[in-house]
Parts: sequence; structure tokens; C-alpha cells
Amino acid sequence: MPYQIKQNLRKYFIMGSQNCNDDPVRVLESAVKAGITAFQFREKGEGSLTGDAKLELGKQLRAICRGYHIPFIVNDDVSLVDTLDADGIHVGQDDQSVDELRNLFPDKIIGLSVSNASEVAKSPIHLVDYIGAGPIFSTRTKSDAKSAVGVEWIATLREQFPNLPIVGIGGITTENAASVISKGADGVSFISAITMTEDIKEAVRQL
Ligand SMILES: Cc1ncc(COP(=O)(O)OP(=O)(O)O)c(N)n1
Ligand SMILES: Cc1ncsc1CCOP(=O)(O)O
Ligand SMILES: [Mg+2]
Repeated sequence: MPYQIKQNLRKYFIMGSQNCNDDPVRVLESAVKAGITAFQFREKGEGSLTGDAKLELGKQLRAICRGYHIPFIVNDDVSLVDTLDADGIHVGQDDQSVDELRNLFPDKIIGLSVSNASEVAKSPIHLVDYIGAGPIFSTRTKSDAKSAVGVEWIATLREQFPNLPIVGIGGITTENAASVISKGADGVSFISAITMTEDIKEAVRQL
């Protein structure tokens, strides 16, 4: 794997066209130029593209990440991993199982969401490259998000897994990102902190 996963989790931007008021290609270009360290293509939910339109957008976003040498991770959609030559896939507890994904993609980055101790207990943590912990704060971006769990969830995970790459997600802003890192996360992941800002460069800098 050409990436240092902990370093690449530092400023992990997630986006689909449904999150953008502007052209998503321009939004991602601005974000990578400003210094994001990883990108997740999450074309999902109300207003999102499907079929060929989703694929075409994915190709453009993938090319941007390649040009800037940052990992391009696909959300949920296993069929896109090979088609877009993605660096990895992120799945949640109700998506395709990590065991199956690890068999399919022995050398790709696999990320898994965990929101509480019972999810940790039933997850093959040893098979994943990183975990997405959250929602840490309340979010309006994901309509079916679980309740916010708070920054202590990061501390709990860090105590249980001293070396596991951990990224916080959910309601992360320029104001609260530092509190997530101070509890032991390797990085922060965010959607609206970038897609809803007037100044992407400044938002990435502050994050
Ligand atoms: C980095 C990161 N962490 C968590 C999630 C959420 O994944 P999931 O629970 O599968 O929800 P959806 O994003 O699929 O709606 C994530 N995408 N990325
Ligand atoms: C995909 C996802 N998973 C948990 S919260 C969330 C949405 C994060 O969006 P935002 O950074 O705008 O709160
Ligand atoms: Mg999912």
C-alpha cells in the first residue's frame, strides 16, 4: 500500500454531488489544493447521481486524487472499487461485510464505521485499515445518522486499540476538530465543513 494511513486520515474529506452547491469537481480541486489528505466518494442520499452519471463523476474525482497523490476511497459501492481503481472502500455496520471485502480486496484500504461498544465487539477490527468513529457531534448531513456519541468515544477506542488508525466523523467543524484529535484520533473526516463554507482554503487550513 503506497499510503501511510494514519497520516492520510489527518484531513479526510468526504463528498458527493448531493452535498455541493458548486460543481463537485471544483470543490474537490479546491480541497486538494488546500491540503486535504484523503477523499471518500460518497454519492448517496437525496439528490445523488446514479448509474452512468455517478460513474462519470467518480472518474473525474478519482483522477484529481491521483494527480495529487491522495487516497481515493469509495463509500459503500463495491462495484466501483475496481471500475474506478479506488485505493479502498469505506463501509458501515449494515454494508457488505468486512470479511467478504478483505477476501475481494486483499491489498486495498478498508475502513469501517463503529459507533458503540457492541459494534466493536461484533466487528473484525483486525481486518480493517482504519475505523471511522462517530457521529461524534450531531450532523444534519446524513439523514439516518445515529445519535452523537461525543469525543469520549475516541478516548475509549484509543484505550482499547492503541495502534489502530482512527478518524472521527460527524458534525466536525473548524471549531471542534482539535477536541477530536486531543482525545487520540489520528484525524478528522468532514463533509459540510468544506461543502458549506465560503472559503475552502481557509477551512482546510483551520481543520
Ligand atoms: C470515515 C467514515 N466514517 C464513517 C462513515 C459512515 O459510514 P456508514 O455508517 O456506512 O454510513 P454511510 O456513509 O454509508 O451513509 C463514513 N462514510 N466514513
Ligand atoms: C457520513 C457520516 N457518517 C456519520 S456522520 C456522517 C456525516 C458527516 O457529515 P458532516 O461532516 O457534514 O457532519
Ligand atoms: Mg455505508
